Amino acid sequence: MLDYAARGSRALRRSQIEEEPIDSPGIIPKHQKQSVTAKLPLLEIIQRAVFRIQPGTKLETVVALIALYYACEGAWEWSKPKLKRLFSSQVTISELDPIALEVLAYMSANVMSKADTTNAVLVSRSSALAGGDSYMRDMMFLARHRGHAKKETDEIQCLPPIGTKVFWVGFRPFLFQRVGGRKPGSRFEEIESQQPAILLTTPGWNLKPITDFVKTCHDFKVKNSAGSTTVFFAGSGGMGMGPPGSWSSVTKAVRKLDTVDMDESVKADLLKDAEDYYSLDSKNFYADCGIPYRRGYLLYGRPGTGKTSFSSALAGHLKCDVYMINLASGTISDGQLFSLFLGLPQKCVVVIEDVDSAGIGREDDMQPNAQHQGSQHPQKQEEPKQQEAAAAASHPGRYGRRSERRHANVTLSGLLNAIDGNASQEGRLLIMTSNNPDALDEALTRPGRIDKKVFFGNMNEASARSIFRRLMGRRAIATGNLTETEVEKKAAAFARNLPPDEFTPAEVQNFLQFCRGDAEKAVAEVGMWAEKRRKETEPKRVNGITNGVTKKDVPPADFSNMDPTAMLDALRMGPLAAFNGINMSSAVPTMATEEAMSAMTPLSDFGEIDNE
Ligand SMILES: Nc1ncnc2c1ncn2[C@@H]1O[C@H](COP(=O)(O)OP(=O)(O)OP(=O)(O)O)[C@@H](O)[C@H]1O
Repeated sequence: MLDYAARGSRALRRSQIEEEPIDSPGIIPKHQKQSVTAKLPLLEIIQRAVFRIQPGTKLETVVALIALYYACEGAWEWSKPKLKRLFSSQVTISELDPIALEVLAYMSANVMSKADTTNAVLVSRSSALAGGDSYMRDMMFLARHRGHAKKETDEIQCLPPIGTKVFWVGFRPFLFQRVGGRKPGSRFEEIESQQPAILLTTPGWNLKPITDFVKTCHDFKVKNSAGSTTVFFAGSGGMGMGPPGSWSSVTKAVRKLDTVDMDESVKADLLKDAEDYYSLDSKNFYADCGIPYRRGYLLYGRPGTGKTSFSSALAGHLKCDVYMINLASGTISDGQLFSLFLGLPQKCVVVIEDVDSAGIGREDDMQPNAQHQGSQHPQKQEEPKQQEAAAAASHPGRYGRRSERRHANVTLSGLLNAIDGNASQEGRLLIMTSNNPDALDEALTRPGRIDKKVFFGNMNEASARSIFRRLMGRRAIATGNLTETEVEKKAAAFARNLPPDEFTPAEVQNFLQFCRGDAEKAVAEVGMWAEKRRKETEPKRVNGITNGVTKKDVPPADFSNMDPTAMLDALRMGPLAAFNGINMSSAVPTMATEEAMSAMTPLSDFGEIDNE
């Protein structure tokens, strides 16, 4: 290739020499003809160009200038990072950190949407959803929410690419870099690749401009996501989830509190308590009294009574994000739980779901990690399992499917340390949900950790009317099928036909969805449905505190012959255990049992506890 070029160049030179007089400008003097330029045509072209500009310039000068250029370039490359370090400030934000989402949302809306953008990641809504990429899903949500994408069909979104981007905020330049991330072409090797992160750099000697920028991003997100909540899930390493110990997120429309049917006075009390907790007065009060600024609620009741729904509606009402942790997955260790809590923002709602089913008991009798760590006493490893099986056989009410003890990686002390250890973040509102509150360790629910215990019960008449209005009435009124008065009448009829305090809101919601907006059908068929549903769940009611069983429903049994010590043991296991298969009304209590009974929490306080 070079050879051809050199030959071509020589031919050109010969023809020029023949045509032009010797002294004309731009012609190389004869003594230089066979020089190095004959071998390096590029050099010759440069030399000719220089001759035209400055006749008489020597080749050595040209070569020296080129060498100087390369030397300077090398020196610049070498000193660039040092100068950058010396004259600029930089922060690194892991993309797994919730702040990253806010920065990316700002970038996507304010920087990438500008006309001069030449490099971006384009993503369609369907690929974002299919890929389980929470960041992309969130961006799509924000775009639609802000009206950038007006229709559901407007599915393309511009996101900052992996790489660098310079942008200005006011008169200050920022360098935005996205590094790391998933290996190209791979969807499943994310964990193996470098952890994705955002680098923000700006000229100056302090971090304030960057922290101000991050705050701007936060405010931007809060302003634009009014009407939406970001739900963070503690990663379990599963598909679409982040690695254990990290948060994955999805932005959802806020669930309104009036869509959660529960006792209105209880709801109002919880709202007032949560609002008071986040007031400035209360913050100062906690600080003045030296009380750790934390608050906790225990929401208990059967599955499908609205504990989780209420928690996220409450977060939306308080205008903060919700962080969900499911310990029962068994993939989160003590250390990971601790770092999850460390990464929480100051104001947020943290929900630990089904805390009783996480297999966390008193450490002396549970030893949840013994099996994982390879205990030196094999016979002891079997003990918890045997105890569990025996307990399950004798106390079906406590150990139903939902309450099944799994082998969590988190220990009780690990959990306590995470939620209120010295290093734990202050300002969060912790909500634990449970289907089986009496299985919880006292240490977990003591005042200071849990400040309110709230029972979520089955549908009563008022909530039946409310759910009917919401799921059937609104649509019927909107389509003109029914008037408001007619809806009220039908809601009352529906509530009359639905047996009170027997079915969960989730069950009733399911029935109403099945009616597909046909209010007549819902009113007419709810009685039959209840009967059928009762039969389906009947087998689970035998001998226990199960679905829909209230104190009066428990079949009579005689325990006059029961050993008082056994009765006390049963009580120690938890108040509900003592009711298994025993009707207190037909009992003839001895002194010991009478004393024990008076110490028991009335069953009505617990309502119906699930044993699905
Ligand atoms: N009180 C309620 N008001 C309105 N909807 C409810 C209520 N309870 C349950 N639902 C509906 O039932 C479904 C399940 O509710 P949710 O997950 O909040 O129940 P949960 O008590 O948290 O159950 P689990 O113990 O299984 O987590 C949701 O679709 C929700 O809309």
